[in-house]
Amino acid sequence: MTAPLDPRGGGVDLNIWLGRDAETDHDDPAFARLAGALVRVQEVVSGARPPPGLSTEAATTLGRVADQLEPYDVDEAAQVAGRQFRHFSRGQTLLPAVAVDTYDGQRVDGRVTFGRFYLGSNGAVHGGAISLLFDDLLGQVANGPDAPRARTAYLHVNFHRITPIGVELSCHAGIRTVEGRKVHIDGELCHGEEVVASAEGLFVRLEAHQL
Ligand SMILES: CCCCCCCC(=O)SCCNC(=O)CCNC(=O)[C@H](O)C(C)(C)COP(=O)(O)OP(=O)(O)OC[C@H]1O[C@@H](n2cnc3c(N)ncnc32)[C@H](O)[C@@H]1OP(=O)(O)O
Repeated sequence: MTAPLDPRGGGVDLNIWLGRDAETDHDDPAFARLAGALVRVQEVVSGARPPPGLSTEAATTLGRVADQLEPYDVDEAAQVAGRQFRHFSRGQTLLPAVAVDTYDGQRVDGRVTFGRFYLGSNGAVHGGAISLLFDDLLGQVANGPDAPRARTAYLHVNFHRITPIGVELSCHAGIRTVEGRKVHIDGELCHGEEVVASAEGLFVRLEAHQL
Protein backbone atom coordinates (compact mmCIF):
# COMPACT_ATOMS: atom_id res chain seq x y z
CA MET A 1 0.00 0.00 0.00
CA THR A 2 1.27 3.47 -0.87
CA ALA A 3 2.10 5.62 2.15
CA PRO A 4 -0.33 8.53 2.45
CA LEU A 5 1.04 11.96 1.68
CA ASP A 6 0.74 14.20 4.69
CA PRO A 7 1.16 17.88 3.76
CA ARG A 8 2.17 18.49 7.37
CA GLY A 9 4.92 15.89 7.20
CA GLY A 10 3.40 13.06 9.28
CA GLY A 11 2.32 9.64 8.06
CA VAL A 12 -0.92 8.10 9.26
CA ASP A 13 -3.61 6.17 7.41
CA LEU A 14 -6.83 7.90 6.54
CA ASN A 15 -9.76 7.72 4.16
CA ILE A 16 -8.95 3.99 3.85
CA TRP A 17 -11.52 3.34 6.56
CA LEU A 18 -14.16 4.38 4.04
CA GLY A 19 -13.48 1.17 2.18
CA ARG A 20 -13.12 3.18 -0.96
CA ASP A 21 -9.47 2.33 -1.56
CA ALA A 22 -10.89 -0.48 -3.71
CA GLU A 23 -11.31 2.24 -6.33
CA THR A 24 -7.67 1.93 -7.24
CA ASP A 25 -8.18 2.97 -10.85
CA HIS A 26 -7.95 6.57 -9.67
CA ASP A 27 -5.00 6.04 -7.31
CA ASP A 28 -2.30 8.41 -8.44
CA PRO A 29 0.49 9.04 -5.90
CA ALA A 30 2.18 11.59 -8.16
CA PHE A 31 -1.06 13.59 -8.38
CA ALA A 32 -1.49 13.35 -4.59
CA ARG A 33 2.00 14.82 -4.28
CA LEU A 34 0.95 17.67 -6.57
CA ALA A 35 -2.15 18.29 -4.42
CA GLY A 36 0.05 18.26 -1.31
CA ALA A 37 2.35 20.84 -2.89
CA LEU A 38 -0.66 23.04 -3.74
CA VAL A 39 -1.89 22.75 -0.14
CA ARG A 40 1.52 23.97 0.99
CA VAL A 41 1.35 26.92 -1.43
CA GLN A 42 -2.15 27.82 -0.15
CA GLU A 43 -0.85 27.72 3.40
CA VAL A 44 2.33 29.70 2.77
CA VAL A 45 0.63 32.34 0.59
CA SER A 46 -2.08 32.84 3.22
CA GLY A 47 0.48 33.71 5.87
CA ALA A 48 3.03 35.59 3.76
CA ARG A 49 3.76 39.29 3.24
CA PRO A 50 6.33 39.07 0.45
CA PRO A 51 7.96 42.04 -1.28
CA PRO A 52 6.06 43.05 -4.46
CA GLY A 53 8.84 41.81 -6.74
CA LEU A 54 8.66 38.33 -5.27
CA SER A 55 4.84 38.29 -5.43
CA THR A 56 5.05 39.15 -9.13
CA GLU A 57 7.66 36.49 -9.74
CA ALA A 58 5.67 33.86 -7.81
CA ALA A 59 2.48 34.76 -9.70
CA THR A 60 4.33 34.24 -12.98
CA THR A 61 5.66 30.88 -11.79
CA LEU A 62 2.21 29.71 -10.66
CA GLY A 63 0.69 30.93 -13.92
CA ARG A 64 3.24 28.85 -15.78
CA VAL A 65 2.28 25.78 -13.74
CA ALA A 66 -1.42 26.37 -14.49
CA ASP A 67 -0.58 26.72 -18.20
CA GLN A 68 1.22 23.36 -18.09
CA LEU A 69 -1.69 21.57 -16.41
CA GLU A 70 -4.58 23.19 -18.28
CA PRO A 71 -4.32 20.99 -21.40
CA TYR A 72 -5.01 17.95 -19.19
CA ASP A 73 -8.52 19.07 -18.22
CA VAL A 74 -10.91 16.08 -18.03
CA ASP A 75 -14.55 15.60 -17.10
CA GLU A 76 -15.62 14.64 -13.57
CA ALA A 77 -15.70 10.90 -14.23
CA ALA A 78 -12.01 10.91 -15.14
CA GLN A 79 -10.67 13.43 -12.62
CA VAL A 80 -8.36 12.25 -9.85
CA ALA A 81 -8.71 15.15 -7.37
CA GLY A 82 -10.98 14.03 -4.53
CA ARG A 83 -10.37 10.35 -5.30
CA GLN A 84 -6.98 9.83 -3.71
CA PHE A 85 -8.38 7.69 -0.91
CA ARG A 86 -4.92 6.71 0.30
CA HIS A 87 -3.90 10.32 0.77
CA PHE A 88 -4.85 13.23 2.99
CA SER A 89 -8.06 14.99 1.99
CA ARG A 90 -8.36 12.61 -0.98
CA GLY A 91 -6.24 15.01 -3.03
CA GLN A 92 -9.01 17.64 -2.70
CA THR A 93 -7.14 20.80 -1.75
CA LEU A 94 -10.17 22.59 -0.30
CA LEU A 95 -10.53 20.13 2.58
CA PRO A 96 -8.68 20.40 5.87
CA ALA A 97 -6.55 17.27 6.43
CA VAL A 98 -8.08 14.97 9.03
CA ALA A 99 -6.02 12.17 10.56
CA VAL A 100 -8.36 9.32 11.48
CA ASP A 101 -7.57 7.57 14.76
CA THR A 102 -10.53 5.20 15.12
CA TYR A 103 -13.53 4.20 13.06
CA ASP A 104 -15.99 1.40 13.84
CA GLY A 105 -18.59 1.87 11.13
CA GLN A 106 -20.77 4.11 13.32
CA ARG A 107 -18.36 6.62 14.75
CA VAL A 108 -15.10 8.24 13.79
CA ASP A 109 -12.53 10.00 15.97
CA GLY A 110 -9.75 12.00 14.41
CA ARG A 111 -7.51 15.03 14.58
CA VAL A 112 -7.29 18.15 12.49
CA THR A 113 -5.14 21.28 12.50
CA PHE A 114 -6.46 24.28 10.59
CA GLY A 115 -3.61 26.30 9.12
CA ARG A 116 -3.46 29.93 7.99
CA PHE A 117 -5.37 29.06 4.82
CA TYR A 118 -8.46 28.59 7.00
CA LEU A 119 -8.09 31.80 9.04
CA GLY A 120 -11.25 33.89 9.34
CA SER A 121 -9.82 36.68 11.47
CA ASN A 122 -8.36 37.34 14.88
CA GLY A 123 -6.80 33.88 15.17
CA ALA A 124 -10.10 32.11 14.60
CA VAL A 125 -10.88 29.49 11.98
CA HIS A 126 -13.39 30.69 9.35
CA GLY A 127 -16.86 29.38 10.18
CA GLY A 128 -17.30 28.14 6.64
CA ALA A 129 -14.19 25.99 6.99
CA ILE A 130 -15.61 24.45 10.17
CA SER A 131 -18.88 23.71 8.33
CA LEU A 132 -16.82 22.20 5.51
CA LEU A 133 -15.01 19.94 7.96
CA PHE A 134 -18.31 18.76 9.44
CA ASP A 135 -19.98 18.22 6.06
CA ASP A 136 -17.11 16.05 4.92
CA LEU A 137 -16.55 14.17 8.20
CA LEU A 138 -20.24 13.46 8.80
CA GLY A 139 -20.65 12.79 5.08
CA GLN A 140 -17.91 10.18 5.18
CA VAL A 141 -19.60 8.43 8.11
CA ALA A 142 -22.89 8.51 6.17
CA ASN A 143 -21.08 7.04 3.17
CA GLY A 144 -19.26 4.28 5.07
CA PRO A 145 -17.96 1.14 3.36
CA ASP A 146 -21.20 -0.85 3.23
CA ALA A 147 -23.69 2.00 3.23
CA PRO A 148 -25.64 3.28 0.25
CA ARG A 149 -24.54 6.69 -1.04
CA ALA A 150 -26.10 9.60 0.84
CA ARG A 151 -26.20 13.37 0.42
CA THR A 152 -26.40 16.15 2.97
CA ALA A 153 -30.00 17.37 3.26
CA TYR A 154 -29.09 19.81 6.03
CA LEU A 155 -26.18 20.63 8.27
CA HIS A 156 -26.72 22.65 11.44
CA VAL A 157 -23.48 23.99 12.92
CA ASN A 158 -23.11 25.63 16.34
CA PHE A 159 -20.03 27.73 17.05
CA HIS A 160 -19.58 27.57 20.82
CA ARG A 161 -16.10 29.05 21.18
CA ILE A 162 -13.41 30.55 18.96
CA THR A 163 -11.69 27.72 17.09
CA PRO A 164 -7.95 28.47 17.04
CA ILE A 165 -5.78 27.99 13.96
CA GLY A 166 -2.45 26.20 14.20
CA VAL A 167 -3.54 23.98 17.08
CA GLU A 168 -4.33 20.29 16.90
CA LEU A 169 -8.02 19.73 17.59
CA SER A 170 -9.95 16.51 17.95
CA CYS A 171 -12.97 15.84 15.76
CA HIS A 172 -15.69 13.27 16.19
CA ALA A 173 -18.78 12.13 14.32
CA GLY A 174 -21.27 9.39 15.04
CA ILE A 175 -24.57 8.09 13.72
CA ARG A 176 -27.42 8.94 16.09
CA THR A 177 -30.35 7.32 14.26
CA VAL A 178 -31.22 5.72 10.94
CA GLU A 179 -34.88 6.00 9.89
CA GLY A 180 -35.43 4.53 6.49
CA ARG A 181 -33.35 6.63 4.09
CA LYS A 182 -32.61 9.28 6.71
CA VAL A 183 -29.35 9.12 8.63
CA HIS A 184 -28.90 11.60 11.50
CA ILE A 185 -25.28 12.20 12.39
CA ASP A 186 -23.79 14.34 15.17
CA GLY A 187 -20.35 15.86 15.22
CA GLU A 188 -18.05 17.70 17.60
CA LEU A 189 -14.84 19.68 17.24
CA CYS A 190 -12.84 19.98 20.48
CA HIS A 191 -9.87 21.96 21.71
CA GLY A 192 -8.63 19.81 24.56
CA GLU A 193 -11.68 19.01 26.67
CA GLU A 194 -13.63 22.00 25.35
CA VAL A 195 -16.20 21.61 22.57
CA VAL A 196 -15.57 24.58 20.25
CA ALA A 197 -18.15 23.63 17.59
CA SER A 198 -20.79 20.98 17.11
CA ALA A 199 -22.94 19.87 14.23
CA GLU A 200 -26.05 17.92 13.50
CA GLY A 201 -26.65 16.68 9.98
CA LEU A 202 -29.31 14.84 8.06
CA PHE A 203 -28.00 12.65 5.25
CA VAL A 204 -30.55 11.13 2.88
CA ARG A 205 -29.67 7.86 1.20
CA LEU A 206 -30.06 8.11 -2.53
CA GLU A 207 -32.45 6.13 -4.65
CA ALA A 208 -31.14 4.40 -7.77
CA HIS A 209 -32.26 7.21 -10.07
CA GLN A 210 -30.36 9.78 -7.94
CA LEU A 211 -26.92 8.16 -8.23
C1 LIG B 1 -17.12 10.09 0.55
C2 LIG B 1 -17.59 11.54 0.34
C3 LIG B 1 -17.99 12.28 1.60
C4 LIG B 1 -18.36 13.67 1.29
C5 LIG B 1 -19.80 13.97 1.65
C6 LIG B 1 -20.21 15.39 1.32
C7 LIG B 1 -21.72 15.45 1.40
C8 LIG B 1 -22.25 16.58 0.57
O1 LIG B 1 -21.79 17.68 0.69
S1 LIG B 1 -23.47 16.30 -0.53
C9 LIG B 1 -23.65 17.91 -1.34
C10 LIG B 1 -24.64 18.81 -0.62
N1 LIG B 1 -25.97 18.26 -0.65
C11 LIG B 1 -26.71 18.26 -1.76
O2 LIG B 1 -26.33 18.73 -2.84
C12 LIG B 1 -28.08 17.64 -1.64
C13 LIG B 1 -29.13 18.38 -2.47
N2 LIG B 1 -30.46 17.84 -2.15
C14 LIG B 1 -30.86 16.68 -2.68
O3 LIG B 1 -30.21 16.08 -3.55
C15 LIG B 1 -32.18 16.14 -2.18
O4 LIG B 1 -32.89 17.16 -1.53
C16 LIG B 1 -31.98 14.96 -1.20
C17 LIG B 1 -31.33 13.77 -1.92
C18 LIG B 1 -31.09 15.33 0.01
C19 LIG B 1 -33.33 14.53 -0.65
O5 LIG B 1 -34.24 14.48 -1.74
P1 LIG B 1 -35.20 13.21 -1.99
O6 LIG B 1 -34.37 12.00 -2.24
O7 LIG B 1 -36.17 13.60 -3.01
O8 LIG B 1 -35.82 13.00 -0.57
P2 LIG B 1 -37.30 13.27 -0.11
O9 LIG B 1 -38.12 12.11 -0.62
O10 LIG B 1 -37.74 14.65 -0.38
O11 LIG B 1 -37.10 13.15 1.46
C20 LIG B 1 -36.73 11.93 2.09
C21 LIG B 1 -36.92 12.17 3.56
O12 LIG B 1 -35.93 13.12 3.99
C22 LIG B 1 -36.58 14.27 4.55
N3 LIG B 1 -35.84 15.46 4.14
C23 LIG B 1 -35.27 15.71 2.94
N4 LIG B 1 -34.66 16.91 2.96
C24 LIG B 1 -34.83 17.40 4.21
C25 LIG B 1 -34.43 18.60 4.85
N5 LIG B 1 -33.68 19.52 4.23
N6 LIG B 1 -34.80 18.78 6.13
C26 LIG B 1 -35.52 17.85 6.81
N7 LIG B 1 -35.92 16.69 6.24
C27 LIG B 1 -35.59 16.48 4.96
C28 LIG B 1 -37.98 14.27 3.96
O13 LIG B 1 -38.89 14.97 4.79
C29 LIG B 1 -38.28 12.79 3.89
O14 LIG B 1 -38.63 12.35 5.18
P3 LIG B 1 -39.76 11.20 5.42
O15 LIG B 1 -39.24 9.97 4.70
O16 LIG B 1 -39.84 11.04 6.89
O17 LIG B 1 -41.00 11.73 4.78
